[in-house]
Amino acid sequence: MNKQKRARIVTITLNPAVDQTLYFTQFHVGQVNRVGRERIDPAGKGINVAKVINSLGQDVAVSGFLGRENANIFEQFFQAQAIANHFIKVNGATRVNTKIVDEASGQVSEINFPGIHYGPSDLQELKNIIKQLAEESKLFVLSGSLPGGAPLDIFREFTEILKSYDCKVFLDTSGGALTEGIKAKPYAIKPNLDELKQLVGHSLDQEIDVLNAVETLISGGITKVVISLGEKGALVADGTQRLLVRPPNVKVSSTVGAGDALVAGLVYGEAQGMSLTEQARWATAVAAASVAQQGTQAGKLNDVEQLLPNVIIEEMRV
Ligand SMILES: Nc1ncnc2c1ncn2[C@@H]1O[C@H](COP(=O)(O)OP(=O)(O)O)[C@@H](O)[C@H]1O
Ligand SMILES: O=P(O)(O)OC[C@H]1O[C@](O)(COP(=O)(O)O)[C@@H](O)[C@@H]1O
Repeated sequence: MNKQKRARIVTITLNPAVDQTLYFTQFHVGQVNRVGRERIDPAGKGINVAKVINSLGQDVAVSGFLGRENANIFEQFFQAQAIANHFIKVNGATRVNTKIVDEASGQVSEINFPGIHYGPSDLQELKNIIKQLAEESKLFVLSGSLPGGAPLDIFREFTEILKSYDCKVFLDTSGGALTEGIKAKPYAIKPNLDELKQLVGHSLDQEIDVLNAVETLISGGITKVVISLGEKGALVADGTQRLLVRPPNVKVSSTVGAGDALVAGLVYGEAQGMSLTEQARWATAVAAASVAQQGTQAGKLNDVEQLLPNVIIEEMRV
C-alpha cells in the first residue's frame, strides 16, 4: 500500500473537550475513592480523529470552536503535532469531561458536560473557514455532540455546503444531530449500536434487524455505513458489500476514543484509495491500537501494521 500523502483531511469539532482520565485500582460507587493516576488529553471527537490520522502520517487540519480560557491546552498540542489549527476561539472555557477507569474490571464510566455556547457571528466565521478549507481539502469529518444552542440541523447544513464543493463527508454524531444530518446524505456515517437504535427508533435485537437498518440507510443515499459494535468489531457496508469485521486481541487500556479511531482509520483508508475491505481492516487495526493506549492517545503506525493481519473479515450475504 502506497502511504504517500494524497489528500489533506479536515475534521470539525463543534464541542471539543479536555478529557480528564482518572485511574482507580477499583472504583467504589458511594464511597471515598483515591485517584491512582490522572491523564489530561486535549480531546473531543474530531480532535481525536485528527490525532490518529496524524499519527498515521497523513496531513490533517482541524476546526470548530474552542473556549478562549483554556485554548492553550489545544493550541500547544496542535503545534507540537504539526496539526493545522483553524479553530475559532469563543468566549468561555472548553468543557472538561471526566472518565473514570476501574482497573479491576476494565470498566470506564464517562461524565460528559454539555459544552460551550457560541454566538451567531462565531458560526458565520466557522462557515467561512469551512468553505475556504473545502477549496483544497476533499475529505471532511464532522464529529461529536453539539454545543449548547446549536441548531440540530447544523451538520445537515455543513454537509450540504461541503457537497457543493465536491467534498466527501464522514458524519459521526448522535441523537437529533444525526437524524437531521443524514437528511443531507453524507458520504459515510459511523453510529454505534445504541446510536443506530436511536436513529431508527426501535430495538435491534437480531443481526437481521441491524442489516435491515443498514440497508435502509444505504438505499436512502449514504454511500458507506459503518456500525461499530465495541469489542465485537464493526459491520462495514456499502452498496455492494456487507463485511463483519472482528478486531484482534489487545490489552485494553482505555476504550475512550475507540469510535474516533475507527472513523480515523476509515477516512485514512479513503484518502489512500483503499477498497472497502482494506479500509475496514485498517480502521479496525487502528481502533485496536488506540484501545491499547491510555486516555485518547493514538496508536503508533508500527503497532497498527502489526495488528493488520489479525483482523478477521467475514463477507456476509446481501
Ligand atoms: N476491547 C476492544 N478490543 C479491540 N478493539 C476494540 C475494543 N473495543 C472497541 N474496539 C474497536 O473500536 C471500535 C469502536 O468501538 P465502539 O465502542 O463501538 O465505538 P464508540 O466509542 O463510538 O461507541 C470497534 O468497532 C472496534 O473495532
Ligand atoms: O461530543 P460528545 O458526544 O459529547 O463526546 C465527547 C467525548 O467523546 C470522545 O471524543 C470519545 O469518543 P468515542 O469514545 O466515541 O470515540 C471523548 O474524547 C470526549 O470526551
